[in-house]
Amino acid sequence: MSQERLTNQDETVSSGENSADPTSEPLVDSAIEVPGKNATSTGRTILRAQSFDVYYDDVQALQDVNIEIPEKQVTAMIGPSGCGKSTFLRSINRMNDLVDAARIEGELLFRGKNVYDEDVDPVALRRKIGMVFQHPNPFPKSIFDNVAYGLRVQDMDVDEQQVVEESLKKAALWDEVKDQLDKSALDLSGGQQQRLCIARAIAVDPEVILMDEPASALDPIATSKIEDLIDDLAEDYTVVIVTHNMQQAARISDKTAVFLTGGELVEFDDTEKIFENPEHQRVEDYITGKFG
Ligand SMILES: Nc1ncnc2c1ncn2[C@@H]1O[C@H](COP(=O)(O)OP(=O)(O)OP(=O)(O)O)[C@@H](O)[C@H]1O
Repeated sequence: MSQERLTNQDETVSSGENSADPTSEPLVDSAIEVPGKNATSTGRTILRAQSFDVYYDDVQALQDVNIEIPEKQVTAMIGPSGCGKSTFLRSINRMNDLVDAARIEGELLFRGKNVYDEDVDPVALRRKIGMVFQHPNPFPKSIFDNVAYGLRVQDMDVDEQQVVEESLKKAALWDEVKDQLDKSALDLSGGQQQRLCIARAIAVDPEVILMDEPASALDPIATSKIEDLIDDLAEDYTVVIVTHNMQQAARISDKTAVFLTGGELVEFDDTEKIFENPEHQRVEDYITGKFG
């Protein structure tokens, strides 16, 4: 088993000595070869779903999902409305715990550890697997306090100034806000607010960033900045993104998962393969706009 421990005792997510350097963490998942576009790709699996089902009361939203998501790559989830993309994304860091009706079966492994094991603390898990939502949701606080928020809540022993600056730089926002860190985050544009939310997610040192249609509420220029940013983020993080925009998935992702009606993961492969030569007729029909 992995030495990773997501315990509810101390809200830490690793056994300690190797937490600072994810590449040194032992993996139980077998390596997979990923010839994706990112030079930083490690070829390792970081997230794995095995026979994973989600129900909302009696309605099955995901059925028998099996997938291996590669580390430090961008994986896109596409499919028609209601096919379970967001449900799968929210299952990865247990956001669905907040939905009373939700129930899961099967396993969802993060570095070989089932995130649904009893000893996993969801708060600690969400520090390692952060999330960015469709609509930017900064807190009504200053830019600085937004980015520092997670550090304070988690009582992280770090240099706040340094982490805030680094996070804003990684989120491609530093140059625009460095002289106004005390300004309210609510005064930023929508695109800036979304990059601020990405900086807030980065600040607590995650390994995975989940994004649920992060650009769908933004104009084309702001969308383009987010897309460029996602590409950069994959140098340091694993990104899993739900998008309704197939061109966006094709532009930014290394791997694409196609979910179809009924919560079935029909095909998962290199993005190029999915868009140019999918195995399944149903996927081709969806990609070419014949349905969905
Ligand atoms: N909180 C909930 N309670 C009950 N049913 C839900 C809940 N959230 C989602 N569902 C149902 O689960 C199924 C999958 O929904 P989900 O939002 O995951 O799909 P999606 O592919 O992300 O859709 P969209 O593209 O429209 O956002 C749908 O039938 C939806 O109605």
